[in-house]
Amino acid sequence: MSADRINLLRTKVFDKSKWMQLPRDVVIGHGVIEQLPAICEDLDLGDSVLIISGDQTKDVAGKRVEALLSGSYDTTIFTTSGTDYLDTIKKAEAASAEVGFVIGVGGGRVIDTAKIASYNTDRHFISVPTAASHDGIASSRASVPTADGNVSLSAEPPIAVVADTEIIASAPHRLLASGCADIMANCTAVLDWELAHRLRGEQLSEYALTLSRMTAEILFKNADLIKPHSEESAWIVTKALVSSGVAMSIAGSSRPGSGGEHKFSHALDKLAPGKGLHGEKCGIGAIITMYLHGGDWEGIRDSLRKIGAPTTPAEIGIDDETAVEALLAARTIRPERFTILDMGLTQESARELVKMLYRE
Ligand SMILES: NC(=O)C1=CN([C@@H]2O[C@H](COP(=O)(O)OP(=O)(O)OC[C@H]3O[C@@H](n4cnc5c(N)ncnc54)[C@H](OP(=O)(O)O)[C@@H]3O)[C@@H](O)[C@H]2O)C=CC1
Ligand SMILES: O=C(CO)COP(=O)(O)O
Ligand SMILES: [Zn+2]
Repeated sequence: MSADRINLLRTKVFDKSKWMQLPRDVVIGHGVIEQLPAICEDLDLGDSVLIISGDQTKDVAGKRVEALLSGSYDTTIFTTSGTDYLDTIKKAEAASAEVGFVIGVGGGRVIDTAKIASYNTDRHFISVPTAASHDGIASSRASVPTADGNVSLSAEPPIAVVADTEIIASAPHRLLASGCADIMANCTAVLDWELAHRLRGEQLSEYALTLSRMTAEILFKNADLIKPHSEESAWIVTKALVSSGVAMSIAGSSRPGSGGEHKFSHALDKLAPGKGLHGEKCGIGAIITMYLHGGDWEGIRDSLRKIGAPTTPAEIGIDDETAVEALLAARTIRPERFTILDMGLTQESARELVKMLYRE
């Protein structure tokens, strides 16, 4: 049989394809921000760079990045001030179109802004997290609130991640604890994914699912080691965040790291804007969704407590009735993403759950 004929048969039998975009360089450790010039030179991305940073993170690291690169590149700093997130993204996009590449220096919002701006202008993007507060630092997804609810968007995966544990360990501990909660919530996200697979035939990626679950398990095992302002803690959590981001990139969606607990968190973004950090809300949500899955919800609650993350809505200034409303509204956010919260929760049962599981 000719090679052409064999190839034809192969195409007929197996016509699946997948494009996974993963970071090329991941540099984590003490003082690694100083290596940015060498990393940029090695990647050869152009002569001009847009540094996207936040109001606070500009002083924490954004200006340092500019100082490190200004000798070799035309540098511009873009600050993500203001409350209109979508408008900020649009402005960042316009600035990104003027440069060779983009660096995001900050927390989750800054990194997502840089990721979206670079994706829409076809620029490479380097992720420089100043806090280990979310698992978007290495992923190819961005999570954006809109008037119709939160959306998960395809975005530019970082070509490099440069995570300086000295900077990350100096950030307020609340941010690190929130990042831990975001990862611990993977254990319920994957249960929701399996549920959707069994009930709805949703496609599973065994690799993405296993990596996501394993990352959460490692963090549960090491919860005792997570201490405020410790570089070892920053190291453990940052590696977990990268691993969780890679799981999402393998899946090509945020499914491995986002289930009902995330939909609860996104509902709270709308119902109680400005209250609590992303990961904190996901951790609180995971207590309820794990209870509904029949799993070890007390284990999640106790691990969150150990690392200093909140375990009740009250701790982030949210009253019980709003939490009940968020549990019910969760199913209206990305309704195509089936989770345990779609399995017949009522106002009465939501009230009971909130009363029973969120006791101080
Ligand atoms: N793409 C993805 O897959 C994911 C995306 N996300 C998204 O990320 C966002 C949440 O990220 P999160 O980091 O919790 O929140 P923010 O990005 O809103 O950051 C919270 C605050 O922490 C500040 N901050 C960050 N680093 C430091 C530091 N070293 N020292 C002092 N202050 C610091 C920020 O300052 P500044 O004012 O400078 O910004 C900001 O005021 C949400 O928008 C969420 O949707 C979350 C998970 C995954
Ligand atoms: O936060 C995320 C993973 O931790 C991304 O999730 P969403 O797709 O729900 O925004
Ligand atoms: Zn998350």
